[in-house]
Amino acid sequence: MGCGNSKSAAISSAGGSDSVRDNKLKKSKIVFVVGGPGSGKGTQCERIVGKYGFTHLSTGDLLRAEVTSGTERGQRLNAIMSRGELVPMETVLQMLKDAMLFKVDSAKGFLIDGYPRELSQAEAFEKKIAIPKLVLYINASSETMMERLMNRAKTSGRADDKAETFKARLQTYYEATEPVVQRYDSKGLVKKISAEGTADEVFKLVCEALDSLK
Ligand SMILES: Nc1ncnc2c1ncn2[C@H]1C[C@H](O)[C@@H](COP(=O)(O)OP(=O)(O)OP(=O)(O)O)O1
Ligand SMILES: Nc1ncnc2c1ncn2[C@H]1C[C@H](O)[C@@H](COP(=O)(O)O)O1
Ligand SMILES: [Mg+2]
Repeated sequence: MGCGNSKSAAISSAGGSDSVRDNKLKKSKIVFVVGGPGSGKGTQCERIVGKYGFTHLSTGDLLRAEVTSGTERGQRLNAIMSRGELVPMETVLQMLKDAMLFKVDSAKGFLIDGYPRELSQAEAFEKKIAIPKLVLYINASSETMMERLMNRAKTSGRADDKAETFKARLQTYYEATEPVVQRYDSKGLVKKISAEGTADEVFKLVCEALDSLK
């Protein structure tokens, strides 16, 4: 119930008690967008927002905003991300929940990009927020991901877009995140999208998957 900082005050003042807002979140349409580094999650999310009007929340973007704000916590997060490792779940889940609560009144649905990245994150999200309606699995080969990351690194300015980190990020993805896909596949929630084609080709497949969502 804490309103001890300006962010939680802003969330609470947006309407309704904490439990009412938690209930709204529970009922919202949530799509997880999962895939390896550089597979094209952000690219597809941007297009989905344009066509379907969902609210896009990227945990990587939320974390980078914290880094940019220059806090001590941001500096610690930056060091972890620059090594290609995952940041502690408690930090990322709280940031994500705050961002979802902030938008819950206006969101037609949520596209959660980059979360969950490990099984414990999936379990915690389901317990504390909601069960997702769909998991979009953006699937590209490691060669394709590497090539896209190397291209993006020329202009992105991201601290983790450097050759030394790519391998670690891919390894983290295969070890920690692929089990998440298996978990949701066994529940019939996964739509696997081949991300090898052009962004337009991939988007067509994404639309087919989203149109099946009622
Ligand atoms: N289908 C595609 N064909 C060619 N290039 C693509 C395609 N989709 C995305 N890209 C480009 C855009 C970027 O420069 C780069 C990575 O895409 P991006 O959407 O940023 O990946 P991502 O969000 O999955 O990566 P990360 O997990 O590192 O944030 O590849
Ligand atoms: N869900 C997450 N859990 C832990 N760490 C995360 C999460 N989302 C992002 N991060 C960290 C680790 C990633 O390598 C960087 C960049 O994320 P990206 O989705 O590639 O922009 O942030
Ligand atoms: Mg991204």
